[in-house]
Amino acid sequence: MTRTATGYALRAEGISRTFGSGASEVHALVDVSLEVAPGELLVVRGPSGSGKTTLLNVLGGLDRPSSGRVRLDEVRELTAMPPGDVLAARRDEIGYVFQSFGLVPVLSAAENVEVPLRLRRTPPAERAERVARALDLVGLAGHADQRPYELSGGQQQRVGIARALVAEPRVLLADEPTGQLDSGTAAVVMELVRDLVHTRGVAAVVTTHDPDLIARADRVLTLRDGRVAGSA
Ligand SMILES: Nc1ncnc2c1ncn2[C@@H]1O[C@H](COP(=O)(O)OP(=O)(O)OP(=O)(O)O)[C@@H](O)[C@H]1O
Repeated sequence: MTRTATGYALRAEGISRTFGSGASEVHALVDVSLEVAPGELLVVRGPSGSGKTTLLNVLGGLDRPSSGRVRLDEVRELTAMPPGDVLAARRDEIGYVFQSFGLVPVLSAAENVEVPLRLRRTPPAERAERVARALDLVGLAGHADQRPYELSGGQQQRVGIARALVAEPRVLLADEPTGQLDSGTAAVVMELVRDLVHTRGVAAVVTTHDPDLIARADRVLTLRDGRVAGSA
């Protein structure tokens, strides 16, 4: 993975997101700025309702901010792109890991991992090779044909991580990826995320309440009531 000339893989500049209006107005994010570099694991922590999910949605182009910008590099501003280009950027440059794994129950582990490659119309032979490599990377080479219900929670999340990384995105976004795992399994999954981020040069933004996960971050950003309350 090459470093961009600008040094960041994703940058948020003064992001605010307001839901509703009048008496029911909610300021979910207020003037949030951050930057994440290739090969860096940024953990966003904060109490429930502090804006973590809203921030990830905005960073990943699933939601548009009320004001502020998200940049992929000096030239490309995600928040200024037409919807078709946002979709393409999400497909080609951003991998997602979900708290509840988000696997398709009727598909095997390999078929789940293959989904982003099908969306990108990767040729079948290359798909098979990349899927095998991604499963190997997360330690599930022997589980390719198993369905999600035949796997433990930790294994399911490792499938989720393989799926997020199989298309070699520049950016990995994960919303409470260990939220449904016991603490031992969470630590294993987190260590895997950290290793992959560092070895593959992916820029990762991960939200969590989990102290174990926070301890493994390169940098921590704390949100409180939608504002950056601190970074370390
Ligand atoms: N679509 C929406 N419409 C109205 N309010 C919303 C919407 N999405 C989020 N909010 C509000 O924005 C605030 C931030 O929510 P968000 O889900 O981003 O917090 P969070 O830190 O991810 O919380 P949790 O840790 O519980 O997932 C909350 O007050 C929430 O109720």
